Amino acid sequence: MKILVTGGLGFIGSHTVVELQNKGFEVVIIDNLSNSSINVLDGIVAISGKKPLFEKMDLRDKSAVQSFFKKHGDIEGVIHFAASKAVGESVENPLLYYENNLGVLVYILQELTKKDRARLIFSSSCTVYGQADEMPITENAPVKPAESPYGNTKQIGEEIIKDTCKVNPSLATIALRYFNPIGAHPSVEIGELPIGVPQNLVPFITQTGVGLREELSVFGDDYPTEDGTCIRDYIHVVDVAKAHVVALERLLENKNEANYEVFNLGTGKGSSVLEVIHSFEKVSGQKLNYKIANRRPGDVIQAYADTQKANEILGWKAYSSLDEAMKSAWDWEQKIRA
Ligand SMILES: NC(=O)c1ccc[n+]([C@@H]2O[C@H](COP(=O)([O-])OP(=O)(O)OC[C@H]3O[C@@H](n4cnc5c(N)ncnc54)[C@H](O)[C@@H]3O)[C@@H](O)[C@H]2O)c1
Ligand SMILES: O=c1ccn([C@@H]2O[C@H](COP(=O)(O)OP(=O)(O)O[C@H]3O[C@H](CO)[C@H](O)[C@H](O)[C@H]3O)[C@@H](O)[C@H]2O)c(=O)[nH]1
Repeated sequence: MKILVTGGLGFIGSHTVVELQNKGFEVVIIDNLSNSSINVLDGIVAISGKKPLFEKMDLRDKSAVQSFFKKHGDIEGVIHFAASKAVGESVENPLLYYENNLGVLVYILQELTKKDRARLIFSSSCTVYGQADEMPITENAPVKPAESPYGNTKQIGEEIIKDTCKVNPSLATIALRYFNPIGAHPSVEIGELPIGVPQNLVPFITQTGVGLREELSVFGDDYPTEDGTCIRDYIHVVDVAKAHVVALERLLENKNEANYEVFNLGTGKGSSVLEVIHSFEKVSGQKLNYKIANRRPGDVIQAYADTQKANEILGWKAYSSLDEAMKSAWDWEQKIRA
């Protein structure tokens, strides 16, 4: 069964391609390498022993997208990861984000709605909840006004899919709202490859640990949490990847209850920034150089998932602990800097 994975050489996409191939799916990747490297293909082959088909293409090229679907008429499902994801950059260049994250989604949906039967998994984010009023966050929590154009693209992306599904019963979709994916494949053949200075906590920690950055700034220790630092739900990327396979199988087996469904992907456990640092220190056996800095504008105090819906309906749960995820992130960082 042939599955298209857009952004399949990126962080979450590459781990998902491995899980798909392990389950016997035939994978075609589209990626323009704007935030990834062609070498990721070798990592995928090293783990799964299979080379996915790869097309280097910019999905903003509508006619290329049309030709691709014409050529690959036998695609049974699409997992759409390709997007731009830097919150700060989205504030600087909103149109890039609206074009890449929403224009492309429209092109893909236009092709999928031409088919007799089509399935789509969409990468959404817990950012849609903003600062939720209650923890843990269920899928029924209200969507809050977005803090950034990036956040907006995830909300509008969900709306575009929902509206399209209403009038296209042949289209079945699932939006997965990721909390904070971290870590790397335990084989350390693939992992996260941030370009430039990492904006996210875990790659900043591992790059500091390896000596690439001098010091981590902890953005605020005066939040109303136990140790004063923000709380997030850090989930191992392999657990996230496996959820995509399960969600896709649900659609392929027509087990979905509606043609637009939403699931949280998290562990259900919140960890503070200091807890993440301590986990790093434990698994790496070294002290991390960090200082307390000002709060970062736009940060929510806490966000962790209620995972009951994914547990019960998808029959999926996250298995890896924070320490396991941090260990894999650290192993990966050491490998790529060696
Ligand atoms: N990583 C996170 O913390 C996180 C959290 C919530 C949601 N998401 C979403 O999950 C998805 C995947 O995230 P990721 O962390 O793997 O990001 P990533 O940047 O590592 O992967 C995205 C991939 O898409 C490719 N791409 C981007 N624009 C493209 C285009 N126009 N044409 C072809 N390829 C294109 C990039 O080259 C990259 O390989 C994104 O939609 C992101 O917004 C990520
Ligand atoms: O150098 C750093 C980087 C981060 N943090 C803190 O670490 C926590 C996690 O920050 P990340 O940037 O790793 O993750 P966020 O939860 O802020 O953001 C992630 O989740 C968001 C949804 O909430 C969006 O989806 C976004 O794209 C994605 O990166 C936050 O409290 C942040 O203030 C630091 O203290 N120092």
